[in-house]
Amino acid sequence: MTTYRGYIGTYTKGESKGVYSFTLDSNNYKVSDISPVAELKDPTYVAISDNDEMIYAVMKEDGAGGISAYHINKQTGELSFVNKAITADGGPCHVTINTDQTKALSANYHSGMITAFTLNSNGSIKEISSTAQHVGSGPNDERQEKAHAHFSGFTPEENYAVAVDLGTDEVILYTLEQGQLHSHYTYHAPPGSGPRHIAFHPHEPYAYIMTELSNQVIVCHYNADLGELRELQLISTLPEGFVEHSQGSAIHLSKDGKFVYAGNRGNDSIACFSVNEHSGELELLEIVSTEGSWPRDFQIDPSGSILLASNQESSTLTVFSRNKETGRLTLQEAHIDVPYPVCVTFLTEPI
Ligand SMILES: O=C1O[C@H](COP(=O)(O)O)[C@@H](O)[C@H](O)[C@H]1O
Repeated sequence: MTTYRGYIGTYTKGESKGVYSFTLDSNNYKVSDISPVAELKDPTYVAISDNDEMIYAVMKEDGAGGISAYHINKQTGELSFVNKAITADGGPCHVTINTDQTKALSANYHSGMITAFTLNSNGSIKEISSTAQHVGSGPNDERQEKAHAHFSGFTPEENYAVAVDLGTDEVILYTLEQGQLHSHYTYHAPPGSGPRHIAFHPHEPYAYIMTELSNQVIVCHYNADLGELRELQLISTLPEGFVEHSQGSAIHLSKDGKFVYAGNRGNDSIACFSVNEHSGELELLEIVSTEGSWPRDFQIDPSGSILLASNQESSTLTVFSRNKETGRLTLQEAHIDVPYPVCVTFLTEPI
């Protein structure tokens, strides 16, 4: 039996207390031991350091917000609070750590601001080193009246910080030297598409942007030398003929780069695509229901054989087995109760 430990970020409305830990038996597709391990307000997104030592959670606090750092006890799953940094603009919606655990980035949907943090060698947050305020708007008056930064991360070689803005239809690449964010390049997505998240191919020069408003994946060529994106393909994540309301959510690739998975909130499904190894372009394989409401995010487990989805509005997790050869998903268990789950993430090593 191979057991992995994972963490769930939640909205602390209803019964939710904050961050939850769980275990996953990857041979039997079984999620167990779900328990609250950090009490804080709305830790919707969490990021684990590559050495599995630290977890960073976005959070809100007295009308403000920022990120909190915790040390992970890998055996028990317990978290010990280390410290926190309060940003100038309230609670962010996304956080990422770089691979050598020296920097963190957060994105704030409500203010449209990206914040860069420096980290100490023991994983504690040293300081806020820089901020970048997005400006602009898009043609969708309700959702794009101003900038709405939704994602912050790093390009694969980590030469650039990358931010995705739903409000301005932009993906912005920043240099981040001596802790300072400087805008380097902006990719303009189709007006009104509302880009939300981005995922890079693990070893080929391709990037996949999930749009929330047009429910599409934008396939781009990523030129790491220049730090630029070039659009190659737009492909819908919804079933043909689906006309009801739906909003794109998260996007992830399999570790081998052969498959892309994208979430649909409203259609409440995961769209599975195969990646053309020569062009990076996508072909739809299938769209599978999560049997839950509003799959805000999902994650492939470290074994690659399970995809776990977090359905925010039904307060459930869904377990799919994943065929590593075909990329296809098979429902194993739905209706695993967790209050308002937003994201799920795993420690890389089994316990
Ligand atoms: O995907 C979404 O994200 C935004 C930002 O999250 P928040 O926790 O900072 O509010 C959210 O407002 C929006 O409802 C949701 O669809």
